[in-house]
Amino acid sequence: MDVTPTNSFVSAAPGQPVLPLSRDGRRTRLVILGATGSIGKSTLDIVRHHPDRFEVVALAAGRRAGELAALAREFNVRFAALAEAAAGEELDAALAGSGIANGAGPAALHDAALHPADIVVAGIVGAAGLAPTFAALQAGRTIALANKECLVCAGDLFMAEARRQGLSVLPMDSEHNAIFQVLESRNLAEVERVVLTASGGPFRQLSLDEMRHVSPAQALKHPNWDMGSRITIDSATLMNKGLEVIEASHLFPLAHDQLDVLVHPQSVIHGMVQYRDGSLLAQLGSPDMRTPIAHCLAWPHRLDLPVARLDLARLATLTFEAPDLTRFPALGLALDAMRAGGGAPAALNAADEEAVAAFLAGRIGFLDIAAVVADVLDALAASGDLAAPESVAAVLSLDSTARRAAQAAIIRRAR
Ligand SMILES: NC(=O)C1=CN([C@@H]2O[C@H](COP(=O)(O)OP(=O)(O)OC[C@H]3O[C@@H](n4cnc5c(N)ncnc54)[C@H](OP(=O)(O)O)[C@@H]3O)[C@@H](O)[C@H]2O)C=CC1
Ligand SMILES: CC(=O)[C@@H](O)[C@H](O)COP(=O)(O)O
Ligand SMILES: [Mn+2]
Repeated sequence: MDVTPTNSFVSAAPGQPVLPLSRDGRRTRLVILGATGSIGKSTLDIVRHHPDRFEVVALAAGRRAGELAALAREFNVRFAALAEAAAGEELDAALAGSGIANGAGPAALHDAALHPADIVVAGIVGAAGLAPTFAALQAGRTIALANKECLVCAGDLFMAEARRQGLSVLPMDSEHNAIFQVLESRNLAEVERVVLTASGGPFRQLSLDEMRHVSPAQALKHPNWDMGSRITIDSATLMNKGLEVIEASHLFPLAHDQLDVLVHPQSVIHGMVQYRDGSLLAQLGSPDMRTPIAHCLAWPHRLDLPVARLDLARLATLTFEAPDLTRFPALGLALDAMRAGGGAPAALNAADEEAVAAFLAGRIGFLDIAAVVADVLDALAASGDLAAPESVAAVLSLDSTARRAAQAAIIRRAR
């Protein structure tokens, strides 16, 4: 009987667990990319609870110098970087007298990603996270992956590099982490399907007509999770779940029709695995990202964590619905892009990033987000631009092409 796990992040490193304390008694060294964001702050909160086990060696963010400098000082890191070159002076001034080395611009971000460490937490939002995270992987780092765009845009390249190096890609995204927890040391050949749950977002019960007029403020009110603005809007359109199915297709190499989405408004069950004998195994927990993040940081061990415990008697009812692709066309677009493969998922993501920003800026309506993405995929398919990118540079070039097409579509649809 073959009991070898076939998903690469499990099989890549048998006997090489990521220990909370290394064998020589060192603390686990962390680099956190996206330190000032929702994932970054939750990660740092875990370090606050376990300063004896983790050492933060480098932090990186986009442009918020003051916030980054405060975190760099609190955790006494060795290096702090901003992606935005123009914010470099402000960062340097904010760190004056601290002795913390710092820099700004793409090269500094790259240096942060490659700072010697045991785990790199990939918490940058969007395709901007791909280059530094991929560089860290190439440099041999274990990646704790929240940035789903790495796999959506470059999943084949990313997982091939992880396999080539025998490295772990630890899934932090709550649904994938749930499935990872349920799958651990099991054989994917025994799996019938995996299920990603979706909250359904704030507009789960609205008609298409009602959704036409929703505001950014309404869309930013996620029913269960406190997250950055892009992923929160993606949750409202269900694009987030579409991106997550694509992400799952790379983490858990199953057939596309073995990847299911189930709307579960309470966000208590995060992911499930249906085995061939009929058993359905689930991971449950409060909607608090510190649990999946801690699972990745300590894997294959567990950390003490003061997150709210589920009180199932008080909750009493968990409910489930099939997703409605008519009212939430973004999910269908993402599933189509996954099936089409090649450059379609990267173009889908780039178009969605642009459309979400335009919606938040009040330039287009909520329903225009999916419409812009559809416009871009149609245009790039017609121009023959959706061939599979063969390098990260080619992915980023396609990303730029898709963003230009999205801007044209946004202008056509602008209010
Ligand atoms: N939040 C959550 O609970 C979950 C998030 N994820 C995924 O994790 C990732 C991060 O999400 P989230 O934390 O919510 O996002 P946030 O918007 O809260 O934070 C984004 C972080 O990325 C930084 N950043 C933005 N642009 C750049 C750039 N060009 N280069 C470098 N850094 C940049 C920001 O820096 P600055 O502050 O300076 O702008 C900030 O630190 C996303 O891929 C998301 O899908 C997955 C599951 C759950
Ligand atoms: C916390 C997390 O992993 C998010 O991706 C979350 O699942 C988003 O909520 P939705 O289920 O509404 O997309
Ligand atoms: Mn998720």
